Amino acid sequence: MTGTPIRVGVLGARGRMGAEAVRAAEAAPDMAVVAAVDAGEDLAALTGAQVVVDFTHPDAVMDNLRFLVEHDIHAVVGTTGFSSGRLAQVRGWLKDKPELGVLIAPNFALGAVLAMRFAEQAAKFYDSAEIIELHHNRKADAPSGTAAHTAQLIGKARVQAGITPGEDATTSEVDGARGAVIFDVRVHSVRLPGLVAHEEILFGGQGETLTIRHDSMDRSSFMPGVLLGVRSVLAKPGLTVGLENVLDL
Ligand SMILES: NC(=O)C1=CN([C@@H]2O[C@H](COP(=O)(O)OP(=O)(O)OC[C@H]3O[C@@H](n4cnc5c(N)ncnc54)[C@H](O)[C@@H]3O)[C@@H](O)[C@H]2O)C=CC1
Ligand SMILES: O=C(O)C1=N[C@H](C(=O)O)C[C@H](O)C1
Repeated sequence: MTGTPIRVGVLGARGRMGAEAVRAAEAAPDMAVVAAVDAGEDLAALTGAQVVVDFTHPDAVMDNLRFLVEHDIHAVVGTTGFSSGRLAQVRGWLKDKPELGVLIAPNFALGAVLAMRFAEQAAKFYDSAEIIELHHNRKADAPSGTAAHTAQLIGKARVQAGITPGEDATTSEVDGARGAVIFDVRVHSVRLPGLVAHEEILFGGQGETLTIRHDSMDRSSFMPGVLLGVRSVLAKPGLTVGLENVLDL
């Protein structure tokens, strides 16, 4: 490696993803981990970092981000739970920080990002789509951030193509049986031990279906995307949502 390594901090460093991120950044020749912080520890330890990676909890991530922006530290965020209101708040914090970058990605696995892009493309050709996301049973939020983002991409693509959601004759339903509705797309969540992170996007048309499926078998699947995020956020000021915008897909 030539040049000075990127000084990286990790928030949620003792969690499943945070611990993996610490290992990945330590192994990267162009990075040095300068702080690894978990719940209850002083955020001041992060002030020596150029970029901080956050894998914490939807209830904690906004306070963390506000601290990072206030201290001019770039952020790469994998934590889920970002509503449009939360994103607007982050954009507001960044208004007076023209050189600072925040990347929020609901999924850092390359295959998951591609699956979302493919689903966005398919949405122009099918008026019926449903999502099934499957995760380990230690996950706090449902539906997954990835599924919510996928539904949004499908919903927006449909609007752009002038497509209205297809017919659904359900008139009688046990509460929840048809899933949650996000951007007019039904999203179903499965939680089971043994799973890691999986998503199926199903499209139905005349006499055919199309299924796009992605499986993360191991949390290392997210790490190339996390490292790419760390490298790119330094040169990408403002708020970027989704790794697809870094990969230029
Ligand atoms: N974007 C992506 O590719 C991925 C995102 N995730 C998301 O990342 C988040 C974390 O997931 P896991 O690592 O599985 O959870 P986890 O529960 O294993 O780890 C979270 C860690 O954050 C710590 N923490 C909580 N509040 C904190 C605070 N205020 N400051 C510092 N640390 C704090 C906890 O003590 C814990 O060690 C979730 O929102 C999950 O959905 C998970 C996998 C991939
Ligand atoms: O909690 C997880 O594990 C994951 N969370 C993210 C999400 O909610 O989409 C990304 C991935 O699915 C794993």
